Amino acid sequence: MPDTPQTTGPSTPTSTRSLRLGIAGPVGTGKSSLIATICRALGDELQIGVITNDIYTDEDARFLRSAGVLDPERIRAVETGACPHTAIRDDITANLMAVEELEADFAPLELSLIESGGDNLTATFSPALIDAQIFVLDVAGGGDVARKGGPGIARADLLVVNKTDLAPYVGVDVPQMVADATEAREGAPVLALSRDDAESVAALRAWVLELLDSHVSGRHVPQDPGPMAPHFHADEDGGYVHAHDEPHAHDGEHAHGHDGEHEHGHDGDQEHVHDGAEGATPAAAADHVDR
Ligand SMILES: Nc1nc2c(ncn2[C@@H]2O[C@H](COP(=O)(O)OP(=O)(O)OP(=O)(O)O)[C@@H](O)[C@H]2O)c(=O)[nH]1
Repeated sequence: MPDTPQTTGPSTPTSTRSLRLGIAGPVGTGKSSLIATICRALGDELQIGVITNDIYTDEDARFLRSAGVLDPERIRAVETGACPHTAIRDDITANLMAVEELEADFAPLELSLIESGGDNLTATFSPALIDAQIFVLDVAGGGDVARKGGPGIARADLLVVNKTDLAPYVGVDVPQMVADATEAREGAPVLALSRDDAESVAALRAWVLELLDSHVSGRHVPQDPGPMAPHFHADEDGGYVHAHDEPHAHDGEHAHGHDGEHEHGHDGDQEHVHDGAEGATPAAAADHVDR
């Protein structure tokens, strides 16, 4: 009986792709602090990198670097120059380039945490940028916020009700807020968190590790919480309401939608397609402001 021939096919390419976890939520709810908490809880056992988004500064990146939770080189800032949702949903180019550079520089990176700038209840990440997302509320925003819904509250992979240590001071019933959130999410996970409460931090750590395990094993399927709800943009004429799932015009130059492929020109005579990660154009987020 002849020996079984050895197969000498092409070697398996080494993937440098990390689990990309987005953190979104209204201004000041504790997104940077939550990232610091994750880095403290997992930084010794996982290769972690962080991308922050601010409109005009690198404030959040500087906060995280000064917190000493990670090698400062592993914390990169994207200055969006525009509404935060623009850079995490509409034109993700700057963030995608930043996370790919981070993954290349620190390969093999296991976990990339991408923090959105503080926005409103309607902002969510594009699934072309991240694999999973956490939406962060805090008790100081009021116990009824969880009932207000929106794509992040309803369909993010995890909803965090943050700063529970402040609940007695702002008159919020945390179990009730968690119950309201769980109902709004039809049973999807809700975590009541305080960075000073070891038990809740352990639950956050376990959630991230379980997600990483299902990502590595190929069981995790990224979900899109859905496009932004119609919202208001102020301008010199008093502002207007628009939706991101309907075509609209910028300065009369072009019209496009935000929930899939679309074509538009940036100088009035060229057309190109945005179709997610591969097809995203280098049109700067700053040039892409909804007015
Ligand atoms: N009491 C308490 N305060 C917290 C907790 N987490 C964050 N904070 C405070 O909440 C404030 C806002 O926290 P950040 O982490 O900067 O919030 P953010 O969502 O990143 O803010 P933006 O990037 O400006 O939207 C800071 O003063 C934090 O110290 C917490 O668990 N308990």
